Amino acid sequence: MAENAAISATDTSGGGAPTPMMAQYIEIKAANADSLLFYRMGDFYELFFEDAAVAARALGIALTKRGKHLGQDIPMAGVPVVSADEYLAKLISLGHRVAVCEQVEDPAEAKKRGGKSVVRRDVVRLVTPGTITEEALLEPGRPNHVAAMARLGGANGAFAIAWAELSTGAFAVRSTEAGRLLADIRAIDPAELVVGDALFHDEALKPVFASLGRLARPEPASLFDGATAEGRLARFFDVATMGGFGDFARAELAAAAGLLAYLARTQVAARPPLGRLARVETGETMLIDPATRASLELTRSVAGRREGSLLGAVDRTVTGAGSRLLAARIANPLAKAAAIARRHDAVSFLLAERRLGDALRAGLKGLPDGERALSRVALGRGGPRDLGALRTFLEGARETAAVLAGAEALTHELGEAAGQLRALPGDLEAELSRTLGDDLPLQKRDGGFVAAGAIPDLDEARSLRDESRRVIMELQATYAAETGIRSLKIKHNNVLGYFIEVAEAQAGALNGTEEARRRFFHRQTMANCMRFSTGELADLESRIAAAAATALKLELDAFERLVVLVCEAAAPIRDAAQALAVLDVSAALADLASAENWTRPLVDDSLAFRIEGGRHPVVEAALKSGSGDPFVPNDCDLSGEAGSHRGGAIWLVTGPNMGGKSTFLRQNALIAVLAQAGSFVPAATAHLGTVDRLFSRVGASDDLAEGRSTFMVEMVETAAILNQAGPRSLVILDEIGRGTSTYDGLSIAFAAVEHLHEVNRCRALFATHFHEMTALSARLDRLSNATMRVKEWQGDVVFLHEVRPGTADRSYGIQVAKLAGLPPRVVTRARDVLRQLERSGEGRRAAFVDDLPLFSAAASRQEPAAPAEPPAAVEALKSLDLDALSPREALDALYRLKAMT
Ligand SMILES: Nc1ncnc2c1ncn2[C@@H]1O[C@H](COP(=O)(O)OP(=O)(O)OP(=O)(O)O)[C@@H](O)[C@H]1O
Repeated sequence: MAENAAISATDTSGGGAPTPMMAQYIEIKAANADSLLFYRMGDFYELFFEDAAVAARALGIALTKRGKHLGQDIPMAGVPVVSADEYLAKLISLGHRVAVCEQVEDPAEAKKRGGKSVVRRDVVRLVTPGTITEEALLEPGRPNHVAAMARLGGANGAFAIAWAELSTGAFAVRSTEAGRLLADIRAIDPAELVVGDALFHDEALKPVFASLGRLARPEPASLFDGATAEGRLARFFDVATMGGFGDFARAELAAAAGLLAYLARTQVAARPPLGRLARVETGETMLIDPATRASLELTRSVAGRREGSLLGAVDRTVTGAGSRLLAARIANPLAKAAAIARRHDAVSFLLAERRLGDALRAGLKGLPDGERALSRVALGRGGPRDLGALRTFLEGARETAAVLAGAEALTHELGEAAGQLRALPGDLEAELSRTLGDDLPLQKRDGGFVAAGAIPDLDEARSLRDESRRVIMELQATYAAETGIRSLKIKHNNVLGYFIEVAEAQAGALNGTEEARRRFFHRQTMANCMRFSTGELADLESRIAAAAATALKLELDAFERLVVLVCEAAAPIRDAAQALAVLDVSAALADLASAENWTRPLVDDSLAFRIEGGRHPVVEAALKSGSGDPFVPNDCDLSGEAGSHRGGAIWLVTGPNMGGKSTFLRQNALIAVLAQAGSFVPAATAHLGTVDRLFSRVGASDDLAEGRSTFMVEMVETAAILNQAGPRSLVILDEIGRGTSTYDGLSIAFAAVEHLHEVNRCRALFATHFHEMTALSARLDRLSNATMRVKEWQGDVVFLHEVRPGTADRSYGIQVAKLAGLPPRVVTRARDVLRQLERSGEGRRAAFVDDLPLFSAAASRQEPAAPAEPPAAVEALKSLDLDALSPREALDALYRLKAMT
């Protein structure tokens, strides 16, 4: 209260020095200029000046004013501490950073320094998109990564990216190159990427940072200092050298140390709880370029949601950690056959042992998020419920280990998971169970979370407190009898503590006589009642307060003891959480495979790509829940010849609009992603040689933010594919060359297919509306034509969605346009134009289009007129022999022609 007064008591006459509190605010704000400052005042976080305006706009809260600074009103907005999480979530999702500034001393301490002293405050944490840990701010099934990028050795130096998940403790690093920076960053999908400021402003990387937008932010280059990086990491992990963790490149150490320094900055006092630094080898995972990732909608639909994405269609996990692991696997499919087979083995095993899989899922369902609770506890942000969550988590882990113990011959992955579960220290679970009660408060300061019987001293303090409360109730009865006031009550509030309350009219019994006044002393007069106390009551009160303080202190001590135990067991808890996630994912994929009739793909080092009866998992699911139409399965074979180095095959797919070309193309890419992510696939059989890079160009949209038109985007993406695809790549190209004139487009498409066949030699699917291209199959021996079957029925087209060898004879674009509801006169007119085009022959098509009268002039007719005869003037002109004419005859001819028009 006194503090609020200090703000409003600012010099209101205008100008003058700020109050001590404003001076403190201004100093802290200056040190955190790029964040909104949440300045703690009592039960509120207050924002001032520009921050207040920004927050009021973003959060829809009231903008008020408080006091003056330099003669101007100080704008202010505030959020209650109890609901701060919600507001934080909103601000973070809008891209803000928030510095949380708390009171770091007791107001009583400040008072001791003198009446005008301000309570000491400090920023205790920077809340940024990548460093949130609160359950309310995180999505259970989505990893929340913070990443850092470093380059060592100047412009042509080596790049590395480190990333961590503060909420789970995952910490990893990989090397990368300028050409694949964006692909690798998108694969990690960070919520925030920090970069040394010099690198951030490097001209050559401008497109990368432009594409990342506000995801990337500069930090002082000193965070990434290569010379001290290894030492800083070793100190953090408390080891002599980082060699024991892996063979790290120098840039990798710099990126990891930079990330650590950034985390230390955002967490201020708390030590970021990170697990061992893992190194991801280039080549371990399939490289998926950013455009492909976005267009295939692997973990997010184009609209940015999980629904409609591949992940949304296949995720049957029952825990948040399982869902995050599945998301990470789909976002980063493996590229090594042996590692992929290990995942398939686990799914096969659980598919064969359905009862085991079901038991695992039943046990995992509803288990709390152990790794996220652990991280909050380790960061000093945990409450009793986090400890309770860990207790339940450890119980679940033990029971899961018991379920697995009954199984024979577990596969490699499942066996490893079982081992990690067995390695959990049993005494921690026992200690948590023994100490914690059942009904846990959110905040430790509320007390009441330690179980009765766990700590004898606590039981004693509690019974003293409870006994005293009972005595107070007895006192109330005694006083009521003594004074004859039946409505006399003993109440409690935070200002007075315990007091006796009687109606004003009856107060005479307590203050009417000298004797009464000696016993009952007056405390407060309210509108209708009076409040009194007695020596006994004050005595009891201090006993209760002392007992309550003792009880709370004992509980807080117990809390800290448990926190220490939990932190000591952080590594095995984290491993166990990963193990449960692996079990969840494997059992979920087995469940999916069985329910949807998916099959185990054979993935090896060949150049095969042979899929029989393949389906598109998202479209199939949509059909099932929508029209109920069955999905038509289709084969695809792009296999390169075994043992030859000639490369993979290309299918050129033609067919009508809406025939299912895009679906077919995408389903084959998705089958490759699923197979290499370790899942079974929606097909009757599938044999794939590992795909090391996946490229897909399907559909395009303007990238106006980067100032590129649709056609430009299409060409940039096509260029990336033709420049980068290799013999192990899988390339999906849908309607290249659509965004420009017919001949330009056709020429580009032609040349692109030739390049894929002759230079890239990759396995590829190429869908096109240019039927002229099908002739290429005669020249390119690994190119085959495929088409989508349709049936014509009473002038309409029926799509069969069946892929068969051969070429489409026409596009059926007009029939599709009719289905789409184009006005009948437009359809009729289009048919007319098409007929003329077809009649006029391929070679003259362009000229003919140019000669056509404008649509607006012709469209006024409902039915098209019959094609006109050539005008007589033209016939006459044709018959003239110009070389045989004299100038005079030429002039006459001109007059004749003029008269004919
Ligand atoms: N194999 C299939 N079985 C059943 N329905 C399918 C199949 N393939 C596609 N469809 C249905 O047809 C619709 C159109 O498919 P798709 O977008 O792949 O056609 P397209 O040939 O690429 O069309 P366009 O050339 O206009 O882009 C899909 O949304 C889906 O509902």
